[in-house]
Amino acid sequence: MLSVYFIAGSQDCRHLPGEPTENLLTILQRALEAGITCFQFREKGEQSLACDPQLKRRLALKCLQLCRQFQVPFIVNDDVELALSIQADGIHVGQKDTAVETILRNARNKPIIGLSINTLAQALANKDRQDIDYFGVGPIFPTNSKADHSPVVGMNFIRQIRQLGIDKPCVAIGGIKEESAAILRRLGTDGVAVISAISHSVNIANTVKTLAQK
Ligand SMILES: Cc1ncc(COP(=O)(O)OP(=O)(O)O)c(N)n1
Ligand SMILES: Cc1nc(C(=O)O)sc1CCOP(=O)(O)O
Ligand SMILES: [Mg+2]
Repeated sequence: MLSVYFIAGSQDCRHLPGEPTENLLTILQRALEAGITCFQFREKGEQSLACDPQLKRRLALKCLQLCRQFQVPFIVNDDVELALSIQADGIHVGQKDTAVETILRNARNKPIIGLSINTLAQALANKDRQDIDYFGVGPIFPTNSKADHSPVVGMNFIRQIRQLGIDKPCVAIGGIKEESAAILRRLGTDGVAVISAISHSVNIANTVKTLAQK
């Protein structure tokens, strides 16, 4: 599921002409056809629909429907209420977001849960938690897709996590382009999570194929 993990919201599609929500759906459709293995709906920031919960929900449902057609897991970023109300497959939370315990208390069925990791201490503290399905590890490189990102950790951080014996599934994130995916896999990541590598790609089929290469 983590191999090629695409994350996006309408704010990531504003560089294209036309309606950002329509552009998101077109890009997602192409990414699904190309073989992404997971999608995270991340409608976040000033340029997003975050301030309009109804529009956000409508867009989430359209993305969910597309993911279902391709049998690709649909994960919601941050918004636990939305995720549970539309029966998303999972939720991704950061260190400062809703606690995993709270998600589990409110969920009827156990959702896939992803947790962001930016330090070795965070990885060690959460490595044995059975309720957390994977770690999102980053930012590996500087990124323009997240305004308030944590300090860059670098590629070797993935190797360090594995050298500490942490075997939790990991997806590397932050500034990852086609040329770094295979290196990160060799260092021990199970997959790569990207926004701009796909949302800004001029050839999504080729990009997804390259990101998937071992
Ligand atoms: C797969 C994956 N990894 C990390 C993140 C970042 O989550 P978070 O730190 O909560 O930041 P926001 O994405 O909420 O701005 C992620 N979304 N997905
Ligand atoms: C959403 C997000 N989280 C990060 C983290 O390090 O936790 S980096 C990031 C943005 C990733 O976008 P791009 O692939 O365009 O760099
Ligand atoms: Mg978050």
